[in-house]
Amino acid sequence: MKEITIIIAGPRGNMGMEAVKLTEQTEHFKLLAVVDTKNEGKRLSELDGMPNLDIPIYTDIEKCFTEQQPDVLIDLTSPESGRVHLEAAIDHGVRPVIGTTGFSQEDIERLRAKAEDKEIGAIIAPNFAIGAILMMKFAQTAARYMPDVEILEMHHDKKLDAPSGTAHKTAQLIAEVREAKKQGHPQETEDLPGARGAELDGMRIHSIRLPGLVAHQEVLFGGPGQTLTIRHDSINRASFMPGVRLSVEAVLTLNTLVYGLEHIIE
Ligand SMILES: NC(=O)C1=CN([C@@H]2O[C@H](COP(=O)(O)OP(=O)(O)OC[C@H]3O[C@@H](n4cnc5c(N)ncnc54)[C@H](OP(=O)(O)O)[C@@H]3O)[C@@H](O)[C@H]2O)C=CC1
Ligand SMILES: O=C(O)C1=N[C@H](C(=O)O)C[C@H](O)C1
Repeated sequence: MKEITIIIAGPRGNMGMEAVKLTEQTEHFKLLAVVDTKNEGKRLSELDGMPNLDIPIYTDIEKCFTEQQPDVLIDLTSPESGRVHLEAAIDHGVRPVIGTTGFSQEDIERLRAKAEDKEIGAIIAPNFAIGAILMMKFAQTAARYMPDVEILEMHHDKKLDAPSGTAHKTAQLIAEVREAKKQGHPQETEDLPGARGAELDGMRIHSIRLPGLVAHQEVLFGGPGQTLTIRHDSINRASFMPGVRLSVEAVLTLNTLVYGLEHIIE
């Protein structure tokens, strides 16, 4: 297989560390450098817990792309940084694979227009786990028949964004097939603000944050005399890596921005 050269942004994070391991374990992946918030000028091998790789650490993505010409950028940082990194990658002809969540629909449309203008492939994947993609697909199918639905997403308490990118994407996929309807009692009230969760197209999304959790989601459907629960659990971050690998390979074949791996795993 042809070698794919890669830069990872966010290498010290939970996901970034797994992604660094993935590049080490995948024969045709070559990690050229990383982008971190600190450690400018150091080598990756000097950081605790990192593999013995003599590659540079940059804190400035522009400098990184001036000195390095990778095929792909993997971004696992924060929405603010992810936006900047994605745009910089496209400007430099580098194909971005963005796992970072928290992008708005406006961000996605703007970034898609930019990718199309430059005729370059890009992927924003709110969830790389195959089971989570299936959960979203199954939920979209179920919503055709059971339009009353609530989404419950549960994550570790270090998570910055709420609702999760996965919950947001699930609601969007359901909204594509479900006639918009306001759920619950027409006269329901919230005696404590937020008690009914966030609302998207009449659906409710509830976000739980607890130590001990990794990434979990239930999509609950209700109909007369019955309920249906579709649940996915990521019990560790290795669950996301086959999807990261697939995305790095797939992004090379695209000439637009794809939002969601359900468009890649048909
Ligand atoms: N798509 C998917 O399947 C998954 C997506 N995610 C998403 O990935 C993102 C990261 O998650 P996670 O690894 O758990 O988070 P962590 O907080 O563990 O890691 C984020 C890392 O990004 C670094 N960082 C922030 N800004 C920059 C920047 N400008 N340049 C370089 N590095 C930067 C942080 O550095 P510092 O600590 O110094 O700020 C930190 O090391 C989140 O948005 C999360 O929602 C998570 C799991 C799965
Ligand atoms: O922050 C996380 O951990 C995760 N973030 C993604 C999201 O927001 O959906 C994917 C997964 O749920 C883990």
